[in-house]
Amino acid sequence: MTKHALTPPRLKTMKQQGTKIAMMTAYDYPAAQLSEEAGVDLILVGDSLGNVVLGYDTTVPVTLNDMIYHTKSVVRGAPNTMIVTDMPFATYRLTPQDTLLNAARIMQEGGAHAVKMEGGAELAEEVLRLTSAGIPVLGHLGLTPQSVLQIGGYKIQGKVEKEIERLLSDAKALEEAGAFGIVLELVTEPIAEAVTRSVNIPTIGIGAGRGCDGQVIVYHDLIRYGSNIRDKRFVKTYANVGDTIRTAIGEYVQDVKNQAFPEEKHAFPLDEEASRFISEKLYGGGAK
Ligand SMILES: Nc1nc(=O)c2c([nH]1)NC[C@@H]1CN(c3ccc(C(=O)N[C@@H](CCC(=O)O)C(=O)O)cc3)CN21
Ligand SMILES: CC(C)C(=O)C(=O)O
Ligand SMILES: [Mg+2]
Repeated sequence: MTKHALTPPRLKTMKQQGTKIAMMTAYDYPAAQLSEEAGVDLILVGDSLGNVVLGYDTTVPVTLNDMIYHTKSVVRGAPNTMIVTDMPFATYRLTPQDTLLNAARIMQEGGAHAVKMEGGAELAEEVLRLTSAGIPVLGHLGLTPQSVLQIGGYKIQGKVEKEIERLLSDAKALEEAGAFGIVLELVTEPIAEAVTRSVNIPTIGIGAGRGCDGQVIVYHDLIRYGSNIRDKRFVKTYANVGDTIRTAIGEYVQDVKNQAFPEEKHAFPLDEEASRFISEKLYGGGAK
């Protein structure tokens, strides 16, 4: 069995009991370690790693192999936490068989405990196929960044009647297909709350307000890790490690130039006998 206590049924209980779910993205071993130590309920190996770790403009270039590589390091860092990995662009919405094989690689090679897919009712058949094969699936509605080139920007969802009805019916379809939860991204607060009330599985919001059953946030946003982390309304910044790291590296560079580093305490001395040998051999016995 799993070493982590959190399972899809337990997440449903948390919703029923009103215990909020704290999810965090992580993309590597140290971030996973620190997240587990800090008491995160659930880790998401998000394809946002394309933006914050790999430097792409969108999540579109991220591959299945990228996701598996990062998942492996996260699993090693957080052995006692439930880990969900994003299925990246165009590795699902294929035939249900192909989707199943791709999800299986994330589980078997990567070691994830669940996968996440962006989309609603149109994914119901694939979600059903995965869940009936034992692969827990987390849904993702609202803004779906893998479709940003089609949508034309990172726009707030759930503003007009048609979108609202679609969100509610998509959430229902995902629940019926067996999804264990739904991420709601950039959805107006009242609509995210309405979706949350309309299903029995937990919703995990990002930019979806206070009414969701849990929250997820991108690691690099939370701690401002990187030099181009843009201010986003829905992000609360808890630390500024970008500034801390830049300052530290700058001081190191200056210390090397000024010969302030390394100092005697950073160097390894020789015992006296060997010192005599080397000074005679190299310096003709003159130098000490
Ligand atoms: N660093 C990072 N954080 C994220 O939350 C994130 C990623 N990358 N990459 C993948 C997706 C893309 N996401 C995004 C990207 C941009 C906005 C954005 O520009 N939001 C603005 C204005 C939105 C609007 O008014 O239409 C904001 O102020 O929140 C939001 C979500 C969320 N995900
Ligand atoms: C923003 C979250 C929900 C995500 O999909 C990601 O980090 O890739
Ligand atoms: Mg994602």
